[in-house]
Amino acid sequence: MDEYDEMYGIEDDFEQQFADELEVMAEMDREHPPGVKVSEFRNKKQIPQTFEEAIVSGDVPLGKSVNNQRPESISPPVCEEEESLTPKPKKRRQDAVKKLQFGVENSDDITPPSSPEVYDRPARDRPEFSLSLSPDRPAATKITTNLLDISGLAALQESPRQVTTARRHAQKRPPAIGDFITVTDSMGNRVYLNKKEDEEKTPDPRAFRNSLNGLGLLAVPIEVLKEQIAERRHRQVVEESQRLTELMNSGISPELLAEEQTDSGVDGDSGEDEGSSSRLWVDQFSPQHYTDLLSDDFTNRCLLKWLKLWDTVVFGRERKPRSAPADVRTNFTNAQNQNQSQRFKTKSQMTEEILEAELDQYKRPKFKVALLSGPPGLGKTTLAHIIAKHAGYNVVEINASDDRSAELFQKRIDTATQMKSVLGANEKPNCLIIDEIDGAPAAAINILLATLNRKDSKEGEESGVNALKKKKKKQSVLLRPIICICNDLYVPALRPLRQQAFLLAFPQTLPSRLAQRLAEITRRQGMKADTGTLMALCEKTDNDIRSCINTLQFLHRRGQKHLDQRSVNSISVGLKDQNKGLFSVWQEIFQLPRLKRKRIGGDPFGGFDEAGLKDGTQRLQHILHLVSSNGEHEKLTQGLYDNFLNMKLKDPGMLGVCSGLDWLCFTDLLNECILHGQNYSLMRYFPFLPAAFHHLYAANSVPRINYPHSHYEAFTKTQHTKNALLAMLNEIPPAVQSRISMSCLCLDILSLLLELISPKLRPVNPQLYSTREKQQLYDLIDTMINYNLTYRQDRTPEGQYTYVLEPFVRLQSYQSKLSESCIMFFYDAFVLCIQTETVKKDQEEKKTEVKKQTSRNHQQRLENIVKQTVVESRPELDFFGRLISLLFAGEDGKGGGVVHIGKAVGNSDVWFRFNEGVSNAVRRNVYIRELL
Ligand SMILES: Nc1ncnc2c1ncn2[C@@H]1O[C@H](COP(=O)(O)OP(=O)(O)OP(=O)(O)O)[C@@H](O)[C@H]1O
Repeated sequence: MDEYDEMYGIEDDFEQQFADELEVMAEMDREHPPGVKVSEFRNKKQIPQTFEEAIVSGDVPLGKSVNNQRPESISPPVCEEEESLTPKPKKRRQDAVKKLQFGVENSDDITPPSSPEVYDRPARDRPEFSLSLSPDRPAATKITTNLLDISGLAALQESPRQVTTARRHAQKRPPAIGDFITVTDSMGNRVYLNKKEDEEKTPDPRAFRNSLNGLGLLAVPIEVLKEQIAERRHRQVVEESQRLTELMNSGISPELLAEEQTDSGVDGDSGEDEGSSSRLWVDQFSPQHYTDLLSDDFTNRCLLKWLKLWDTVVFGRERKPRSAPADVRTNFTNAQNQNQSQRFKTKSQMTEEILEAELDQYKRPKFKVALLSGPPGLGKTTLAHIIAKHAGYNVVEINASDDRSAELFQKRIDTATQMKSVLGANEKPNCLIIDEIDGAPAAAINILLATLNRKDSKEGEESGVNALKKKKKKQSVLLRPIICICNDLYVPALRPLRQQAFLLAFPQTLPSRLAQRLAEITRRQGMKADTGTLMALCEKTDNDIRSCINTLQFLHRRGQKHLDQRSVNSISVGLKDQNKGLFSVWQEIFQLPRLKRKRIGGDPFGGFDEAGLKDGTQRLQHILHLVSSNGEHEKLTQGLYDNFLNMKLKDPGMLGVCSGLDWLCFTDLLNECILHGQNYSLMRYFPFLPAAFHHLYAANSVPRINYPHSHYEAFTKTQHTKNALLAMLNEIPPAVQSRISMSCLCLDILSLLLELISPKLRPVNPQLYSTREKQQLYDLIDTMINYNLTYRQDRTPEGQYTYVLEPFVRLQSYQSKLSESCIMFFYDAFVLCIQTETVKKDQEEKKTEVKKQTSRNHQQRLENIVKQTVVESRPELDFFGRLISLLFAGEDGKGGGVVHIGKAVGNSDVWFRFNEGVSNAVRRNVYIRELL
């Protein structure tokens, strides 16, 4: 039992347990008496090493490694005893010492290093570690290396003092208390090292190990950090792609887009700051909540109310029974008042009424689609998005201008209205927003209407539609709200949709609200701009939010941090979206701009003297710009032509009117020149006509503008007349036709033809005509036949029968010349002439000749007329039914000739015609004797 055991009174079987080891150690002690220093002993025992060997020795038993692995570098033994064991040459050992003395000059040794590759390595490449092989020669043996000493020997072999300390710690027996480490050297000596408890100073890294057995040196695990970075990158890419899509949708030119892309560094190289600086402010400051909206509250509320009507069918929430409005609740004293209030409803009242209406059988609102309309850039799309989100929907947006094919449109509508996202946060019912619906083709609108009017398939089953058809049409009734957005509500394709949609016209944004928002944006971006300047910007852009914000960003990027009215007035950006309708353009042409009140802090450079000139030039520029951006020159010119004479002019000399007509002629010639020569570069002069009209006719009063119809009317009339003339020309006998052309007919013949066929005939019975008159009549008939003129009996709306002259009736301008009575007289005369038997034979022959010349059609028509009008000749009977005969005195005075009345027409002085029926209008008793 040694001191240790004595001290602690511990008895153990250590002696027995480690008998072999103790025996060996005793032997060793015998060989080396205790007077020999440990260092000497070590010197003798230790085998000198080369540098490489020293490194290798960290893991492998020294003697073995040297012998087995590096035979060529074996060092000579230091003493004879060792020599027998490990035959290492002495010189080599010196070499090794030299090699280990990095940087230490040894004047004795001039042997160059055998391996320059090893020794000449730069200091930073040299390995560093501390390994004391010989305490006697620390300088020669101290090696600096980076390698970790894992054996634990280094601590023991540092210095004599350290060695002593180490020996204190290294015990030959395992310590009774505390943890220890067993170390066995190459010679088989085993020692036990006390383990010192110093966790407090250097915490055990194992304590930080995480679930993946990694060292938890980071506050946040590396996997989480990686995920965060990946997520951030993904977010950036998504944001960037959204921004680019919006840019492309808003119609920015590809060059600008490319510039933007390079600026914003889409590839992700750029930093976050750079990304945010290149981001469009319209996106950056895009409203996120209902309260951020700039549109008027009534519109916002109406859309929200309409969307809330869908709650019953979409979310299954029952609609609250609404209390009757106050005006309805109060009993009206008389029915008249009620009727009046029904008759005169404001627009907002009507809108409210629609929103109060009952739901349909599927519990959907009456109007299945809301149609938002208004000028661009007022925030319609933004409003729809925010309201839909606010009402708990997942917004699905499609652009009708992009998805123009009908099938694609159908697919998109079905996908959005019938499917539901099953992933993540979007597990909400969809609300479909169709943007730019005014750009959709009619087929797409029809598909939308068919979707709105779909009936439940169950109804089909009930009504006995066959199963095959049902399978084909497996479409269900629409159960999701659809919001459509357009700029122009009056596009023809939208007409059917307008009747089935809840219409919401988007009013202009209030300039004060917009200016307030702009002030907020400028403040946040470090720009200085007073309210007057911002109001001027709003006015310039027609309260277009997008234009205003984009203009501010444009100026900011140009380095303009302080904004004044002058710079706002001078820039020509922000006007891109201005495309006014025809009526507003006409109005601006015929109306002088209102005098603007000078704002506080307004343009100080707009001097009084300059004002008139500047105003005129500005007005001219404004009209030129307005007309150029509108582009509908033809319609615009027609409007000017139709309306300019209605303007209030102080022009007693009519000089302005003449000047205007000159301008119109000039434009007409210009147009002709462009169309004939296809010289479209001349189109640049079109806008000068409206500018000239503005200077000639603009007044302060609001003009009443009518839509121009005269051109269309004139055009259709011309077409009609041309057709009539062509028909007339084709029916004229070829002998005559060969001598007349269309222009000759129009200019020379037709204008005189009515005079020709209006001979001055007395309005008496043709029987009474003189020979000259009769001849005139026959000539008239000839002319009419040759020029294919005829009388057609027409019935007026009042039920009267009239005769119209064909084809003059179609050439309306000529028709008025003929009085109805005259026509009737001619017609009667014409018929009677054909009937009469007293017409001379030669005349009859002539007539038949002429008839032969006429076309068959015409002949047939005439024959029909004659057939209808010829009175059948019947024998005249007296009151008692006896045949009567009248004696007429002959012209020659011979008298006694008996003729039937019917045959006597034309030969007697007296004749009568019996009209059937009775009239009480004029009654007079006439005796037979008076007639005789
Ligand atoms: N209250 C607001 N504050 C800031 N920016 C807004 C606001 N409202 C709209 N904007 C921005 O104005 C831009 C135009 O809005 P939006 O696209 O909704 O207009 P729009 O009337 O639908 O135009 P268009 O008819 O051209 O589609 C958007 O980029 C939007 O971010």
